[in-house]
Amino acid sequence: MADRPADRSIARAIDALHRGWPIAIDNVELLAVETADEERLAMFLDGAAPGVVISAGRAATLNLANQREAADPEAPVRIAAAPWLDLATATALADPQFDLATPLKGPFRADDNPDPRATAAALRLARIAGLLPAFFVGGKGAECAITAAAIDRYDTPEALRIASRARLPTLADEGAEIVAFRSSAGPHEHVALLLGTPNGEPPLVRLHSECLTGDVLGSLKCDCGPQLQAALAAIKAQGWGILLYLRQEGRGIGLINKLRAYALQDQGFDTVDANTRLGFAIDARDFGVAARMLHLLKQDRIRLLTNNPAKVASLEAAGIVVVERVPHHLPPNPHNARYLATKRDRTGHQF
Ligand SMILES: Nc1nc2c(ncn2[C@@H]2O[C@H](COP(=O)(O)OP(=O)(O)OP(=O)(O)O)[C@@H](O)[C@H]2O)c(=O)[nH]1
Ligand SMILES: [Zn+2]
Repeated sequence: MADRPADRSIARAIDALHRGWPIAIDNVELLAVETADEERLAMFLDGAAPGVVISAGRAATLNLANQREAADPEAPVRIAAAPWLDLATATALADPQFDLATPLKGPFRADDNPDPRATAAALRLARIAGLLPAFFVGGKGAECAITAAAIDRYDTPEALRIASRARLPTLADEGAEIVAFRSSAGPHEHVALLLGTPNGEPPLVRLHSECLTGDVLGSLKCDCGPQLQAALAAIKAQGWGILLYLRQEGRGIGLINKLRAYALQDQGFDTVDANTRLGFAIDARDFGVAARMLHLLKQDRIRLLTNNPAKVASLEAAGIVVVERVPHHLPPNPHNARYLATKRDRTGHQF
């Protein structure tokens, strides 16, 4: 099987996961818990007892992480096969929204995980597919076979190209230009909006991660909508600059998983703990894509509008010189005050 960026195997595997079909990664057969149904699970197991793989963060939430001597504390955890580990039980293992309402039964035992690389790749693929990171293992009948290496190469920034550019009069700047990007390695159509007129100075740049709820629906739970509008105005006021609109909804876990995180926030968990309880990294974004877009726009020296030092570090690691970090803080409202405080206290944002 070819592992080139344009390889279709990962796209096929994502489609299989969405439709509830088993896949194989490096010959380890897996069925996503979220999209499995009784019939597909029975076919997959064919009489065998199921095991379930979950993330280290999810296992810690369920108090299952301490049962194993893992060399790597981030390694996926495999819950030992048991005949009573059925779809409903696995769903409770996978989905934290039921944690408070239905305390887990068990006893669960964390087995030695014989396939740490393949199962870690499976959890990454679940995030890419926007699914809960949890899989049945120990069955057969995979619909498609892929490699962990191919998952690592999925959506690599190097494959991004400029696909189209056009004049786009906007409220912030009637002379703005929009540039759209496309990649043979992934599905996302990232966009740059160029405002004002280049004047020889490094452009003021904003990396904006997609937030459907904040950008479009006027959500007050986050600061994304006001930050987006304020960034456009600030860039224009500076004379010139670029807004990168990155298709990284929910800090990279996708819209549906972000809404699951919101449901957990309704139960009292903050934005950091909600991601961990779901089994994801606190921030799953990779800003290498933004660096690639700036390279393609021939802007390797910038001023960056952000409160997040991780964005600066990530761009610099990818060869962009950030000559200045420009703070981008907006007044809180009663619905996002805790979210903003969590960013300040737990994720290193500088306000
Ligand atoms: N997983 C998750 N994502 C969220 C939540 N609230 C907002 N987001 C996402 O967070 C991203 C917005 O982050 P940004 O404003 O780009 O970046 P930042 O890391 O806060 O840094 P700044 O540049 O300082 O604003 C968007 O993709 C939102 O969808 C949440 O509670 N959970
Ligand atoms: Zn938002």
